[in-house]
Amino acid sequence: MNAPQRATSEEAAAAKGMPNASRKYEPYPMVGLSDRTWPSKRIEKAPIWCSVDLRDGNQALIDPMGHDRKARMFHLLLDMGFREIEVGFPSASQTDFDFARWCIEEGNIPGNVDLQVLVQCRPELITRTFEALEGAQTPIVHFYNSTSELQRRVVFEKDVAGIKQIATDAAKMIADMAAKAGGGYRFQYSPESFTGTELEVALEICNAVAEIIKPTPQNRLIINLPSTVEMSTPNIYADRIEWMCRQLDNRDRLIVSLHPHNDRGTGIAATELGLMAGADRVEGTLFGNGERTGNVDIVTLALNMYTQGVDPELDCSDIQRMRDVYEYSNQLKIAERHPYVGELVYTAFSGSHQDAINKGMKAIKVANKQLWEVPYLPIDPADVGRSYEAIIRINSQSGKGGIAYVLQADYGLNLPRNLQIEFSRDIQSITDAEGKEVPAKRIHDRFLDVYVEQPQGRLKFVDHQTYPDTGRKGLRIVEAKILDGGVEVTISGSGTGPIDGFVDALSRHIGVPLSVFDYSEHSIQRGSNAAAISYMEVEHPGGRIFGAGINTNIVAASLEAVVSAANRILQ
Ligand SMILES: CC(=O)SCCNC(=O)CCNC(=O)[C@H](O)C(C)(C)COP(=O)(O)OP(=O)(O)OC[C@H]1O[C@@H](n2cnc3c(N)ncnc32)[C@H](O)[C@@H]1OP(=O)(O)O
Ligand SMILES: CC(C)C(=O)C(=O)O
Ligand SMILES: [Mg+2]
Repeated sequence: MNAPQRATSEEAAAAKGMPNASRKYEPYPMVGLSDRTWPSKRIEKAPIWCSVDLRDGNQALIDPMGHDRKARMFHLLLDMGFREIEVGFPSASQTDFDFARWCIEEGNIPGNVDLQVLVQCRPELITRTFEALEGAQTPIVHFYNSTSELQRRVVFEKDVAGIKQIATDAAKMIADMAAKAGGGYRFQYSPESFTGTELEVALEICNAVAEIIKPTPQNRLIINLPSTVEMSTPNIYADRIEWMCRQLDNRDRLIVSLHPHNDRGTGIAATELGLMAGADRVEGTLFGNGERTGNVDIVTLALNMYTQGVDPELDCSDIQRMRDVYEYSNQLKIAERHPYVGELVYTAFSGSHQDAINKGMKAIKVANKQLWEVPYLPIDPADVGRSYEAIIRINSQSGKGGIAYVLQADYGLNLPRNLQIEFSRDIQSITDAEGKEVPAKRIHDRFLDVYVEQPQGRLKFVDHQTYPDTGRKGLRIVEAKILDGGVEVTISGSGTGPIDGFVDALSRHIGVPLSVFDYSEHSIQRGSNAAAISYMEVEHPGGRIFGAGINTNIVAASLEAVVSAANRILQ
């Protein structure tokens, strides 16, 4: 009775988990390139950028873009400085056809911008594509067919010669149609699924296409080597690019282009290494929209270059607009942690990060140099139009430095160090109790509540006057009006100055000996209504405690600060 039951549970256990990896998947082949040069290179100039948002990005959307969404993206791409923009696949849909016509007829395309369109190596589609391009200035006809071993076998059921024939037939047709149209065309060929294609096969087909197109150094053929599906570590992609760059015929008549996707999450790395390996051009999309996990993110690539001191030749200074257009046109959301643009990427919650950022920012101000060096911030948020305001946000992971930064940056309050320590305990008890972020305004309100306004405070400063203490040389009498529980009382004391005399008067009134341990003040507003804030660290038999006062009169601000400390002692 028991045996069959045990077998069943063993089967169930065996069915759990992922299938055996080595039986299900094969490692990607290495490239025999022992003298590779790319590892010791660096990216020193921007590549030719081509945006494929309106084509590869668009073909991956739940609801492809209509005219308005395409036009808004197109204008952004022009404003950012793209010189090559793939506007669609005009033979695939009327929307794409009409959009290409609109770009040509009404798009006000600057003279240095070339439109690019994609087409499969199929005669009827090529004919339609040329119709879509009539009247365009130096458009790029981008034709492709898959050359991968797997697709040759299971999709096209053709050998290498057959697949090469698809490409060369299309190349002939395109070259003829362009010549008949009077020239002025540029050409791009993609051995689609290059990453699934044996290098020798990709090379043979690309060379055969180039032989037909007959590129010149003035009108170079773009050979686009896509990682249609990202299948390997980025170093292998780079090896393949270096291998192709070395082997392709007439390299000086070619522009070698990368078109990475991001299936393994290493599209950026693959592109960067591919550029080091000799590529001249990159196709990608803003923030990486595109098939499956997306195309490579051009904005991240550009800003990676920028933060290495290389001009990316793309204007990313208004990243919020770029984000808005991305979200409108693609109807997708940007993740909070997305490089350079995510909601949280210029934010630090943890105390030690906040402290270091705060100190880094101060050091930059003091040094008065342009060079950016702030810990934890690889880019100055202002360079992409983001503000410092969001750099530091407060939750239970934050420390005194963050709270001090927020009060300083947003409200101009420079809390002395001991007050930072004292007040951060108060805020920490709130963040711990609520388990949530505390916004800057609430921190400021809490500061005013605890130290300045003190709605529950027993005492309130009203007014004061001083006159010489005739009995004791060098001392002054201070006579002050205060409210105690709402009742006005006059208190008096004597000291070396108004603060000293007031502390004496108040000590007598509340019956607790007080003395000033430390004191600082600064102005918090400019102009005629300038106010000052005074921070008073007061010693009493139980320890030390802070008070603060804000007043247009600096002496009054200090006396208010003493009252504030006294109220906190009485509490
Ligand atoms: C990797 C990429 O991103 S490539 C770009 C892909 N883009 C898109 O798919 C979006 C736009 N495409 C479309 O709207 C359509 O697929 C079209 C208009 C191009 C073609 O539509 P259809 O003729 O209905 O074919 P379908 O979509 O089923 O595509 C498969 C056919 O194309 C053929 N094909 C696929 N790629 C190529 C190519 N590069 N060259 C020639 N033929 C090709 C296939 O062999 C298959 O042919 P079959 O029907 O004879 O078996
Ligand atoms: C059309 C080609 C270049 C493509 O989008 C890809 O291979 O990913
Ligand atoms: Mg693609």
